[in-house]
Formats: sequence, structure tokens, C-alpha cells
Amino acid sequence: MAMYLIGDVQGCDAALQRLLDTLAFSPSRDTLYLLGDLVNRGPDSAAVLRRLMGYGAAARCLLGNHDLHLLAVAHGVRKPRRNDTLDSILQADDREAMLHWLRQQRLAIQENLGNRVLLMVHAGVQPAWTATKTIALAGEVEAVLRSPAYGDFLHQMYGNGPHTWDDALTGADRLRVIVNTLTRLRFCTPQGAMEFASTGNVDTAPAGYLPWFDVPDRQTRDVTVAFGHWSTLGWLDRPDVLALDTGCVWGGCLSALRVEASGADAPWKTELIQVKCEQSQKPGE
Ligand SMILES: Nc1ncnc2c1ncn2[C@@H]1O[C@H](COP(=O)(O)OP(=O)(O)OP(=O)(O)OP(=O)(O)OC[C@H]2O[C@@H](n3cnc4c(N)ncnc43)[C@H](O)[C@@H]2O)[C@@H](O)[C@H]1O
Repeated sequence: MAMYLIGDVQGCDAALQRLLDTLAFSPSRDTLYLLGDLVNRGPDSAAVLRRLMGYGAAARCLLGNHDLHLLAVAHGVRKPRRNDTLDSILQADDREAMLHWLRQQRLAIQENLGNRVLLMVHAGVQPAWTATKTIALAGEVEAVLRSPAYGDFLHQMYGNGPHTWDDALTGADRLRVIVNTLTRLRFCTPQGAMEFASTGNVDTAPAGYLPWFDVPDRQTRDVTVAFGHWSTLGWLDRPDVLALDTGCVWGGCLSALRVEASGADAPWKTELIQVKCEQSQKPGE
């Protein structure tokens, strides 16, 4: 049995098919962990969702900002954006089945491999959050998304504030900070105040901000956090962070990381497998 972490697919089903062929993926034997942004901007978002739904428990998926955007557009909370390519879902006969399935997916997943924790999120974690706390907070949003109140939540989800996590937050503000952290974060201050305008690589950090994973004393520094979302960052391989959005939709690569625990005290064995992608979107347009 193999475990594969896969970066942002964004509706690029042909690239996903090529990647899975390269892996010789078998749903009866292997498990895929998709790190969010399953849909949008690429040519065939519906095919990606139908494929992942068909894999059942062999595909464990995180929600990214584009997946939440799809739910918001489908629910009439947001208007489609100029570069959106969501019509293959929105106009499909099985649209409700796809949207229902999407609402059951996760915002954070933890696996314990050997003696080390692997925490998976789409974008990032707050410096003050441990892995256990991240899973618990993600669970608060997951519960709302699965409940009849999910429409109300989508109305309240948008916005950049509050910028900083506080345990005392309640209601919509609390859920918004959790969503913004897990699905949109790139840069924050050492205190965890988030900034959402900058989308460039680490060299473009605004003054006073740094990549969330470089915050000193981050509470998840002793685990490995795998994430996507940051295409201009690209592949990053450190003991404490694995970044896997390698810009498939922008004409980069789609990446899978095979992860294998080789013993309680031994480091994991990993192997990066990539396929080249057709360019579906031009950066800056
Ligand atoms: N609570 C909430 N509040 C607000 N919105 C919410 C929300 N929850 C969900 N959303 C939704 O989030 C969606 C996306 O918002 P956007 O604002 O478009 O998201 P983004 O930061 O650009 O991130 P993206 O996920 O597209 O990242 P990527 O690295 O691929 O791309 C980043 C940039 O990198 C650039 N880029 C990529 N490859 C490049 C390259 N090779 N060279 C130069 N630039 C490149 C691209 O041009 C792109 O601009 C919206 O539709 C919105 O509705």
C-alpha cells in the first residue's frame, strides 16, 4: 500500500490521469491525499470531482479556497469570477451529488507515520496552533459545512478580518479566521496576523511579514505540515514542511509525493513524482 500526497489539481483532469498512470495508482491498494483546490481555472473540474468520488475511501481530499468558492457560487453567495471554469459542475445533471460530496471533505487531516505526525492543510496553520488544535478547529468548520446551516456560513465566510487568531473568538469571526488560515494563508507576522494580498514567492514578503512556516517558535515545528495553495513557492522539501502546489494550472507540473514510514525512529522515505501540465491559465491575466 502506498500513500501519495498530491498538490493543487484545479480541474486539470488529464494531468491527474497522467500522474495516476505514472504512479500505477490502484484504489484497492493505495491512498491519495489531495491537498485542496481540486477545481477551478483548469478545463475539467467536473471530471476531477467524479473521478475522486469514484475512488471512495482511496481519495482523501482537503478543501481549498477554490473549492469553497465553488460552493459559494453554487449557493448564489458569490458571482463567478472572470477566470472561473466551474460551468462543467454548475450545469451538470449530477451537480448536487458533486456539491454534496465536496461539503463532506476535510479542512485538515492528520496521519501518524512512525513516530512523526504528518499534518495536511491546503494553505497554512497559525503559529499558535498545534497539530491537535488545527484538527479540532478544522472540525468546527467541517461540521458547519455538513450541516443545514452551511448556506448561512457561506454568506459569512468572506472577508480578511479578523487578521489574527484569538481563542476567545466566537461565531462567524472564529470560523472565518479558521477558513482563512487553512485555505488562504501565505504570509503573516510573527504574531500570526495574516496578509492576503501578496501571492508571490518568499522573496516578495511584505515588510513585517514572513512565510507562515518560517515563524519562529511555530507550534507545529515538530511535525511535518504538507500543503498546497502557493504556486509561486513551488516544491519545498523540509523536515517540517512539504509544499506541493507546483503550478499545474499555470503550465507547471502536477506533483505527487510518495511517503512511506520505514520504522518507528527512521525518517520517512519519500519520492517526488511529477508530470508536466498544459497551461490552462496565464499568470497575471
Ligand atoms: N474567506 C474567503 N475570503 C475571500 N476569498 C475566498 C474565501 N474563501 C474562498 N475564497 C475564494 O478564493 C478564490 C481565489 O482567490 P484569489 O484571490 O484569486 O486567490 P489567490 O490568492 O490568487 O490564490 P490561488 O489559490 O489562485 O493561488 P495560486 O498560487 O494558484 O495563484 C496565485 C497567483 O500566482 C500567480 N502565478 C502563478 N504562477 C505564476 C508564475 N509562473 N509566474 C508569476 N506568477 C504566477 C497567478 O497569477 C496568481 O495570481 C476566490 O475565488 C474566492 O472566492
